[in-house]
Amino acid sequence: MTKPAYKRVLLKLSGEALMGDDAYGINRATIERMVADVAEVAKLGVELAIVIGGGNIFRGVAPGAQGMDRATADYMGMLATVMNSLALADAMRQVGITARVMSAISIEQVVEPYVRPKALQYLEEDKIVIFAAGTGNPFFTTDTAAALRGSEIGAEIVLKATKVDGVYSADPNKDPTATRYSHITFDEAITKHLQVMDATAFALCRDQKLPIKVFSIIKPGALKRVILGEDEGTLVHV
Ligand SMILES: Nc1ncnc2c1ncn2[C@@H]1O[C@H](COP(=O)(O)OP(=O)(O)O)[C@@H](O)[C@H]1O
Ligand SMILES: O=c1ccn([C@@H]2O[C@H](COP(=O)(O)OP(=O)(O)O)[C@@H](O)[C@H]2O)c(=O)[nH]1
Repeated sequence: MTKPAYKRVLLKLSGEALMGDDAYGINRATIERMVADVAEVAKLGVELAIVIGGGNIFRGVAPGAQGMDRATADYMGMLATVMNSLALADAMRQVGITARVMSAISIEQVVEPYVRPKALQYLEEDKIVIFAAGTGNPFFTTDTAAALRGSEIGAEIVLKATKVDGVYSADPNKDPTATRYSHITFDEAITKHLQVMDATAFALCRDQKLPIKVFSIIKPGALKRVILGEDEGTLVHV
């Protein structure tokens, strides 16, 4: 049997990728495909915690939030991640996976609050934990939430599943001459201002010596290859 390279991982799923080819919201086929990928790696016995973004619904810095108080807009963004988390947990339930959503902001009628020992208990019971509402603070991102929760739960690595297949020398969606790194240090990524993740997330992972793997959420089988420790995406390391 193929053995996973990690015992416990923090998977960051792009909120924006949930739209699929739609202009907004949650595309059914896309979420089902993401869940199928997650189900495949959960079967390998790896403990999975997930942070999902909210960019498919609302982003604090989006044009739609122009003129708004930034903190208010960011709280709306965090609520968007709660919606995505509920949708993800429900899509998991439909295929027989047990997931628990824990929110960083208090919204108790909807989801249970984030309590670290409880999250650790769920992981030990092989339940998938979905961390909703980012860090619970405005001016942060769900990438930073992934770095924070990843550190808190003692994950061996943060896996950032996004629309590009790794870290490039420049934004590959804007610069066709950009080249992909197979690995890069945190300091290099920060000093070169590579925008694939925000500097806060990079700095936190660097200080905690928590590596990050950036890989494609679109490419079939990429998550499994990453979990099996195969050559896929870009490793960001100390
Ligand atoms: N140096 C870079 N390497 C790779 N992607 C980059 C880089 N600079 C900017 N990007 C952009 O960052 C995006 C991923 O970040 P983000 O928009 O936060 O996605 P997510 O929705 O996964 O959080 C990519 O789709 C890509 O267009
Ligand atoms: O700790 C956090 C996490 C998220 N957000 C808000 O939630 C939005 C959605 O998250 P993000 O942009 O990280 O999602 P993704 O890029 O994965 O779609 C952000 O733009 C912020 O407005 C926030 O304020 N604090």
